[in-house]
Order: sequence, then C-alpha cells, then structure tokens
Amino acid sequence: MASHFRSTERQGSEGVEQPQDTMSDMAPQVESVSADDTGAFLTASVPTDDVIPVQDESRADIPEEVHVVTASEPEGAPVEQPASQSVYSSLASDDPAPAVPRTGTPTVSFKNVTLIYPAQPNKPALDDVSLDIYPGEFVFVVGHSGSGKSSLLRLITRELKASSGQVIVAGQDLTKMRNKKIPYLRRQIGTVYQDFKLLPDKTVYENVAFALECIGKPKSVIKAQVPEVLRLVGLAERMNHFPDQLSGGEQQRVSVARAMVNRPPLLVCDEPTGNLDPAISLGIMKLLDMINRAGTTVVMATHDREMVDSMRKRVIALEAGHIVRDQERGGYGYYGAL
Ligand SMILES: Nc1ncnc2c1ncn2[C@@H]1O[C@H](COP(=O)(O)OP(=O)(O)OP(=O)(O)O)[C@@H](O)[C@H]1O
Repeated sequence: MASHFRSTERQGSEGVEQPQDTMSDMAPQVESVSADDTGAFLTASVPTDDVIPVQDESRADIPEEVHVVTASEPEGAPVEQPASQSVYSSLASDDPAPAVPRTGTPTVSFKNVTLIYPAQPNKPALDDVSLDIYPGEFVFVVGHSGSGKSSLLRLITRELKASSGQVIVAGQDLTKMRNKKIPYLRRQIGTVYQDFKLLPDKTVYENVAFALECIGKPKSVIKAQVPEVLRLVGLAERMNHFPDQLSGGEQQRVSVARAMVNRPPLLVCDEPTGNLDPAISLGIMKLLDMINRAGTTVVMATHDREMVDSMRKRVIALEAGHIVRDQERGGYGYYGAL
C-alpha cells in the first residue's frame, strides 16, 4: 500500500509516540498558506456567526426542471455563477493547488461496486460503481438526494459493506476485512458530518482529546496535540467551552479538529457545510482546503453548488447509484438543491 497510509503494524506501537509529535509539523507543509497567513485566516479572517449571513442568491435561479449532466457533456459545462461573485472566490483556482498526479496506488478504489440495502432489494443504492481516488486529491461527490453519495462515503469508512465488487482503502479490501480490523482502518480516516456529532457534555478540548484517548494515545501526546490542532482551527481560546456555547461554524471546526488530530491521510466529509450559511461555510472550506494542500486526501459529499462551482476540484456526480460524470476541476452541474 502507498506509504501515505500508516500500516496497522505501525499502529500497534503508537503508544510509544513522543510528545513532540504534534500537529505543528503539519503547518510548514502548507505550500500556499504561510504560517502567518494561516494564523491570520484562522483567527481573524474565518468568519464567525457574528458576520451578517450572505444571502445565497445562487440558489434562486436553479431551474425547476432539473437537468442531469452526463459524462458525454463537454468539460467546463456552464457554471451558473462566476467564481468572482462567490463567497468562495478566495478558494477559486487562481492559485490552484498543484494538480495531483493520478499515479501509484489509489487511496480509495472501487471496482464494480454494487450496494443493495435489504429494505430495497430491487433498487441498488450504488450500481456497478468503479472509481479511483489518489493521494492528495480533493474530490466533491454531488448528485440529487438519494443518488448514493452517503452510501458511497459509508462504504469507504466500512460503515457499510458492498453487496458485490471491491472497495479498497489503505490497500485493504474492505469487503474482506474482518470486523476486528475495522477500528484500525478508522484511525486512518477522519470523518466530518453535517450534524457535527460532538459530545455535548464534554468541552471542546475533551471532545478532541477523546478521539485520541479512544485509540490509546498517551496523555503526553494528547496534551501536546489537542491544543495544537485547536490553534490550527482557530479555537484555542474556546477549548474550555461546551458545544452548546459555540456557534454552528465553531462546532464544525471542533469536529474538523477532532477528525484531524490523529493526522489521518484521508478525510471523508458528508455535507460538512449543510447546516451552515455560506459565510460560515467559507471558513470550514478554507480549513479543509488547507488540510488538503498539506497532503490529506479529501472526499466530500455536498449539495453546495456555489462551493463546487467556485473551487473547481474534481467532481464525481452520481445519479440513481451510477457515476454519470467524473470531471477534473469540474462544476456542480445542473442538479437540484434537494
Ligand atoms: N438504511 C437504508 N435502508 C434502505 N435504503 C436506504 C438506506 N439508506 C439509504 N437508502 C437508499 O439508498 C439510496 C441512496 O441513499 P443515500 O443516502 O446514499 O443518498 P444521498 O445521495 O446521500 O442522499 P442525500 O443527498 O439526501 O443525503 C436512496 O434510494 C435511499 O433511499
């Protein structure tokens, strides 16, 4: 398997990690954001909930009749709103991250994957899906509600098992993986969800620390890494707050910190900005973009047309369980918002 992933063998000795092994060694790897810039945007420029929400005008002109862009349509299909008018325009590709070479061992590989839920035996949620996602890629997964986006992500994290075909993550065939090995797989995958999934009776610090405690990290490592990652997401001043004392955007930054504290090579995000208004979403997307530029592979399901159109990353579009488009630096396409 690609060296990008730590092997399960190495994980067995994680308990001996030294405290100097902190998130700080991640920051210098960020090519397009200097340490100062990072601090500035995390502490000053990341919008807070005090910012007047930007009206999402882009959604007003979504045609009622939804047209599905197919693989046969030309690249660069019309984008409804120019990136320059978007709150995400600062993440547009004027200064794009280097194109990621699709060579070597994919981080995620689907080979003819079909997923059938027992409750819907005649309607596969995913039908003969094949794809490869390489280390360092940032991939948006788009499509109508019910097209299979969450199912695809849940196969990557092995919350679901494919009915047929192969799902290979970290060089391991998840369709053959024994249940006892799943926790080791999950250590290598950070997850961020629409509903944050924070523990309400734990502070910000404790929520993030808990992720490390669960995998047996020594206290010295926790004490070093948790404040570091909270600084990275701009929440150093809030570490003793409880989730209900934070805005939605701040809560989502906690969940990003929790996902990243173990520095997994793969980040899976299911509608991470779905509960946030565009101005707040921008702060989360800046974070995820920075994390990706530092080398982490990001796979994100989203309905956010404006974000996808602005960021021009790879786009995989699903329709009724099929991939209908896989486009480098793609746009959202003409999908309904629902
Ligand atoms: N637990 C389940 N049992 C049965 N069918 C399910 C289950 N979860 C999802 N499905 C079905 O699988 C299909 C794909 O669902 P999925 O949640 O992956 O879509 P999605 O694109 O993520 O939708 P959304 O954008 O609304 O989150 C849908 O037809 C859905 O009804």
